Amino acid sequence: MSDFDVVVVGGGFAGVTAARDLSGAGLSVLVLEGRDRLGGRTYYREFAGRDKKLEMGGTWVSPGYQKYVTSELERYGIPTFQSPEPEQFGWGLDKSILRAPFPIPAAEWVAFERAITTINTQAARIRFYEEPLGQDGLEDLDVSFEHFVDAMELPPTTREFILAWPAFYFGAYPSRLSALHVLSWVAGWGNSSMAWLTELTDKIVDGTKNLVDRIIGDSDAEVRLSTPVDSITEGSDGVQVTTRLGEVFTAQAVVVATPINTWGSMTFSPPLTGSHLAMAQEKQAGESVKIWALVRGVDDNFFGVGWHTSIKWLATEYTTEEGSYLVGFASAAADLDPSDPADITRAVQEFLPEAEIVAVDAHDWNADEFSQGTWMAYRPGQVMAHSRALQEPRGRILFANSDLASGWAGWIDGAIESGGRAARAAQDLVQK
Ligand SMILES: Cc1cc2nc3c(=O)[nH]c(=O)nc-3n(C[C@H](O)[C@H](O)[C@H](O)COP(=O)(O)OP(=O)(O)OC[C@H]3O[C@@H](n4cnc5c(N)ncnc54)[C@H](O)[C@@H]3O)c2cc1C
Repeated sequence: MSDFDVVVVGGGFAGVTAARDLSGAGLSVLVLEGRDRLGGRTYYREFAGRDKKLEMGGTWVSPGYQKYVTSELERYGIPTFQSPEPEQFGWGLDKSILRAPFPIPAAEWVAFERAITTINTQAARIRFYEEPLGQDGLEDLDVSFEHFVDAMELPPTTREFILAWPAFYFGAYPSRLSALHVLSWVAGWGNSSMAWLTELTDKIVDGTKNLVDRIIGDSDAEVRLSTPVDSITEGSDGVQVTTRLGEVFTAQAVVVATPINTWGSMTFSPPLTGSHLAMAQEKQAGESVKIWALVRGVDDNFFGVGWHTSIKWLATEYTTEEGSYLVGFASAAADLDPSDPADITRAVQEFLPEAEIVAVDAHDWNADEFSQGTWMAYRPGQVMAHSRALQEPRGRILFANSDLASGWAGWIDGAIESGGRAARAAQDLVQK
């Protein structure tokens, strides 16, 4: 007799979705979460020393295009609100900052159009949401995005413009990033590169925590916080989950809802094999650095994108009496130290030399043992080699997280997709 029908390891969006669905199917569920809070790579909290609540992790959703998160928001009647419209621009291309709405010089417009058309046409080959991304016939796209872009032989500003977007959207440099994964997000936005630039403006009212709380509150699952799992051992009639403090729980099935980059920190017995082992070792490439800065002297809503800059995207998110809250993303831990206010000040002032930095804040996801990186960024070759097999169960162990979603891999939407899939598989296993 097991303690629970299913143990869910990890209480991010994938874990809480799986727990809710399993509990709703009448199964007994225990969620073991390493941190002292649910939500994982989403983290809605007050900016240091202020009462302004901000998202330190996952934030934006795209209701018209992301069906899983949209359906959860509708289910719980949670509205979204918009990021502000940009009023002034800064483009860190060609080794300078251009303060103009559109950075591509007229001499490059035809090349720019060709690049956008090529990206959209290649993205249209992807059967988005229908099955894992490693689909037959897409092998030629699982090369580095930089290689894919360079094959188009673009003029310099267009090239940097195209490279800069995935650099911040994925938190990885395009040389370390699969073009197929990049193109999948274009596919998700209806094969429109330009939608990629304009359609991501919705934020969840009262934060991502609002939705996490509603999902888990809608279940009878037992939740234990501050309970990191150390090992998962599969036997012939069940699974044993041992916490770092030595507590042991037995279950008919386990949903491992932890990030791929942390799999190597748990002991699996029998050990992980195949794609699960390969990804645990190679890891995914996402190492974004997200920062917040409270600034004065930037009165109109700013929007900046750069290729040579430390921060690849910088934007005004909120305006208060004390100043504006700017959010920024860098592509690599080496480019920006989120724990160093002077480094954040330097990076913000690359775009906005006139900005007076009042205070800064960030969560260091790369140093956090429960994430060890940011959101999914498949390396070149990883999609075709692993994306299908990652979704496969291994005996009584099901894997769920945004990293291995079929559609929006790397997004809250992908986490919800994946949690639902794992719950259905775990239910089948337990009820066999
Ligand atoms: C800075 C940043 C910005 C982002 N921006 C966006 C955005 O704008 N829009 C968007 O849709 N997505 C965004 N994302 C991505 C999105 O947040 C994630 O894809 C999604 O939240 C992942 O959910 P998950 O459940 O798959 O994994 P996680 O949220 O990582 O959940 C996994 C859980 O497992 C726990 N865990 C790990 N190891 C153990 C262990 N040994 N024992 C027990 N528990 C453990 C973790 O603490 C965590 O709670 C962003 C992410 C980051 C970091």
